[in-house]
Amino acid sequence: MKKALTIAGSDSSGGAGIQADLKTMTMNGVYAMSAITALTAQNTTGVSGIMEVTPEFLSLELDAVFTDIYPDAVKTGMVSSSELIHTIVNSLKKYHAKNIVVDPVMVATSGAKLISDDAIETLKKELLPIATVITPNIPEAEVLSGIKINNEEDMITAARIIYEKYGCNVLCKGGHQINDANDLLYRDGSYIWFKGKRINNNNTHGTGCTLSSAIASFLAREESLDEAVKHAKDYISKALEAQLDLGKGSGPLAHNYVLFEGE
Ligand SMILES: Nc1ncnc2c1ncn2[C@@H]1O[C@H](COP(=O)(O)OP(=O)(O)OP(=O)(O)O)[C@@H](O)[C@H]1O
Ligand SMILES: Cc1ncc(CO)c(N)n1
Repeated sequence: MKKALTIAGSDSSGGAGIQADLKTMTMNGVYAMSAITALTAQNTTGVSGIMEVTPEFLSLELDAVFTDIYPDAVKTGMVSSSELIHTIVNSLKKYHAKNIVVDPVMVATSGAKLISDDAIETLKKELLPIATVITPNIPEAEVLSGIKINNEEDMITAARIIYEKYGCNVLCKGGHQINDANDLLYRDGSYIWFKGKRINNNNTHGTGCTLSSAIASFLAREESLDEAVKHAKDYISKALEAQLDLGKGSGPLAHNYVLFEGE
């Protein structure tokens, strides 16, 4: 069986972060492992606390994983400080990690800030250049490219700027756009659209985490980047279509939608 690792924060409500990643990887046929960067006290209405692990502890977690069950793909999610990003980059280089999917998490669906300003600089300088693909949403792509995104043309321009500046492939997600949920993949100097119908569901807690770990799962299974993105988009669409409705705010996705009968 292929193996995948998520390096991310824990979400006590189970909808985003590590918990979303483990569910997604398991549902998509890979063995899932985790290195936790922080605990969050969080539910569908917001984040009430964050407790980071120390860089030394994160380094031990990564050593433990890489020296025993070597992952075929790695996904990174919430990493809130520069020190933790340094630690991750050092370990990924030391162990020659492959198929690195970086979700540049900045703000939770509920609005909470999940990264410090200096960490955004470290992310740009150190983590993006070693990524196979990065998966910004529109606000994140605006921060990384330095341009305002108002339409699909702007998505292409922003993705190209990021690709040229940091040397990584870019999947710019359209989930925050007004129109259809179309995602743009800028890779190897050209682009391709992954078109999706906007599903009428406000329960989108963890959509970004889910998409990036699904891509990591399919890359671990030796699919090409285009195939992996296509299959990840199919997965997120089905999970949204199941219309699970939990909690008082923006609720989590139905990963086991095959079993879910709408109760
Ligand atoms: N209402 C929707 N209908 C269909 N697809 C959607 C919808 N909302 C989001 N998506 C899809 O979900 C994926 C994640 O996109 P999104 O832009 O929501 O990520 P994100 O903002 O990083 O997520 P998060 O809210 O977890 O931070 C993309 O493939 C996007 O197109
Ligand atoms: C732990 C964690 N990671 C990522 C996100 C982004 O959705 C979140 N809300 N919580």
